[in-house]
Amino acid sequence: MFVWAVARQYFPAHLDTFLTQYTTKLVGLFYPYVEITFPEYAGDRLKRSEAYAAVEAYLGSSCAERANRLKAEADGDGAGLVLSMDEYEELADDFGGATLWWSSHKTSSVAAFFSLFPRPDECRSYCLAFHRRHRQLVHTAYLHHVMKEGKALEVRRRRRKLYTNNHGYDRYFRTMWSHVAFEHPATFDTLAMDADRKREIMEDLLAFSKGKDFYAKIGKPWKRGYLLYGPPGTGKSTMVAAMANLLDYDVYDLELTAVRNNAALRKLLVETTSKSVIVVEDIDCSQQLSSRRNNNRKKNKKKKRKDLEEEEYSEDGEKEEEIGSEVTLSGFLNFIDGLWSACGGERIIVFTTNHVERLDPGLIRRGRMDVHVELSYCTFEGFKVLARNYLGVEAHRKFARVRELVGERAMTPADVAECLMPRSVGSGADADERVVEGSLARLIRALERRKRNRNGEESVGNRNGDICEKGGQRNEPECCTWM
Ligand SMILES: Nc1ncnc2c1ncn2[C@@H]1O[C@H](COP(=O)(O)OP(=O)(O)OP(=O)(O)O)[C@@H](O)[C@H]1O
Ligand SMILES: [Mg+2]
Repeated sequence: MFVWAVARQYFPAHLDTFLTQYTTKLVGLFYPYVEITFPEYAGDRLKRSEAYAAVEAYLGSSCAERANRLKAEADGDGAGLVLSMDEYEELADDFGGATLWWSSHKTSSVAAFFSLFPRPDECRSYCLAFHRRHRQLVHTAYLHHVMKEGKALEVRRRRRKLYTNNHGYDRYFRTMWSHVAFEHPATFDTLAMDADRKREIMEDLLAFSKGKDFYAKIGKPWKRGYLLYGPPGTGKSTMVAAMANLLDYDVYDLELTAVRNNAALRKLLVETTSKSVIVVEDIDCSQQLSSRRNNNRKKNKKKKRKDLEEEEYSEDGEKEEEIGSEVTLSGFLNFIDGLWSACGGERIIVFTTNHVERLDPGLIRRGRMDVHVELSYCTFEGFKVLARNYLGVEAHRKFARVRELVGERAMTPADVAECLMPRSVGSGADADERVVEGSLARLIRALERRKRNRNGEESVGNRNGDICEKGGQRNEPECCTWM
């Protein structure tokens, strides 16, 4: 096969086509079997084929007892293993009185052998072979059965993931996202914020997730933008996790500064799966960096183009990192709501920022960022949520004093939460009461101290409930804990 593949390269194109056509016809006369191939990356190769994934899941379920060589992976909750067919393995399946044969294959691009920078360009596929007389059965029933069963298995085994984009550039169009299991425990229940606003956001998210037909009817891609803004420690990242947990979505944490250019950004977008939250944290910082780099680029445009050509084949991302991001604002706007943004559907795009005023108005206009959510300093209502989470109390005689102080002092939920964190683990009702008393007293002390230190600077509570001023005059620095 290899010799044939190499020899074919030296045939003129029209001769190669001619030979292939007639060989296929000749084989067809004597070979009564039909073959259907399911490549992992079909067509444009930008995105993993859904049909391939469904076949993989389907065969995985039936190969455990029959195949000799299997691959194993941890399953959805990590408690068990998922088996799938190993490469070059074969399996027979019976359906409606017919026997059908599946085989798995892996091919390497011939071009890669002759590259100055050889890299394996592997392409996996499954092949289904069956007798001609079963053609009708396969087309009308079997393929539908495989897709349905396979997709159902995929959903059952699904383990939510937290993705991040890699530095570097893959000229073979392989995935530029790497992932770990998404295990953030935040929910809207544990989020300290105004109850009505919280309900509104939850309703909006749930309506979005059920809105496929509605979005199709109004001619809009099925996606929704959220802008979360507010000072550090007010729960923006926590809310992203709560959103993903509410909707059971994956999270893509997009590091814009690691994206090489607009084309790479587009590829990243196409690689994201539906039912996902794509988040760009601290969007104001990303933009600054990209505009700074764009200015540099203008100065050194010629040199950089040469560098880019040389680095394109780099195996590790390090050199590419030096070149920096060339993502432009218009490229990024295209990412959010250009033609490409509609691929895949059912996606929430979230930007978080501490400085909403620094953002380009075009970036956050309604329609792009549909919902703007301000997360701010802790209110009494927010405090009650945190007291319930951290101390398990709904009411306490010290709450009255907290109510007096908390509204007028700018303390973030992160600071309040830090004060409420129980310092000792005891047992029995007395110990519990002591922990609650201690934590509330610490919070009250911190709030009162904040009154005396009103110089408008942001503050962080330490383990003793005291306040450390960030970047300004600090009290009792030896007891500060920065985490
Ligand atoms: N509104 C909130 N409700 C519950 N916990 C919160 C809230 N805000 C902050 N916290 C607590 O403070 C910690 C820091 O919050 P988070 O990382 O979400 O803040 P942030 O707004 O994203 O900050 P930054 O702007 O620095 O990224 C969280 O781990 C969480 O425990
Ligand atoms: Mg954050």
